Amino acid sequence: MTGFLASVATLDEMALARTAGADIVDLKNPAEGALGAWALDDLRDAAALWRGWGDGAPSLSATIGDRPMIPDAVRAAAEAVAETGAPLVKLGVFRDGDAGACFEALRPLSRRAKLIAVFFADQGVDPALVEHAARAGFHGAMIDTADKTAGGLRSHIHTPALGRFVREARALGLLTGLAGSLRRTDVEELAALGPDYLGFRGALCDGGRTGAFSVEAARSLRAALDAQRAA
Ligand SMILES: O=C[C@H](O)COP(=O)(O)O
Repeated sequence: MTGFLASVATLDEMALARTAGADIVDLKNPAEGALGAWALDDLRDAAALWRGWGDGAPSLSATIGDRPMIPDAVRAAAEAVAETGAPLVKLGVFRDGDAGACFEALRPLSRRAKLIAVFFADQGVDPALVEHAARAGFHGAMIDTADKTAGGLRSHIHTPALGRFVREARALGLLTGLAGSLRRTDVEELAALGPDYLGFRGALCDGGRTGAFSVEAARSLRAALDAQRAA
């Protein structure tokens, strides 16, 4: 059963995503890149709101920002986000720098926070790095796109290769996700690959990913995912 990750830019959008039935509410500032980060004070407010939702609430993830792969900087940013109370912390595996060294630097944090390595379809996904993330204690791995102007997930990686990623990451014990300018029309084929969740931002907004969150669009994606579950 494939879940629904909805990226949100404000506390109001967070509540709308919950209303629309998101399984993971993903705190992200789309105006600052693929994994643009919320300010730490705002993350604390969001984590407090989320705790108040209680049992049965969607899960909560937060991004650390688009950062070069410098181990100390990535570790410090991930620790700061984890300390705000967001249970899932997403960090990008960018092509620059040493991703493996970053994973090692994050090993201690992976014991107290659920870290998600976000690989980028338009920068290449190295299976050895997926395996390294699992060995370093990461909770999950997903594929997204870094450059939101250069095509969606499926223009960079064919469906069979996405299926291979899902199977191999799951075999390593990782939670798996797919994203990257996905639309409602992508849901059937991608959900059939069995990822734990599909992630959306642009498709949830009026006027592109930095536009206003549309609860109707989010409900429509929720319905599309539910239809897959029922099939
Ligand atoms: O984590 C998922 C992303 O926020 C997806 O954003 P996008 O649909 O605009 O590519």
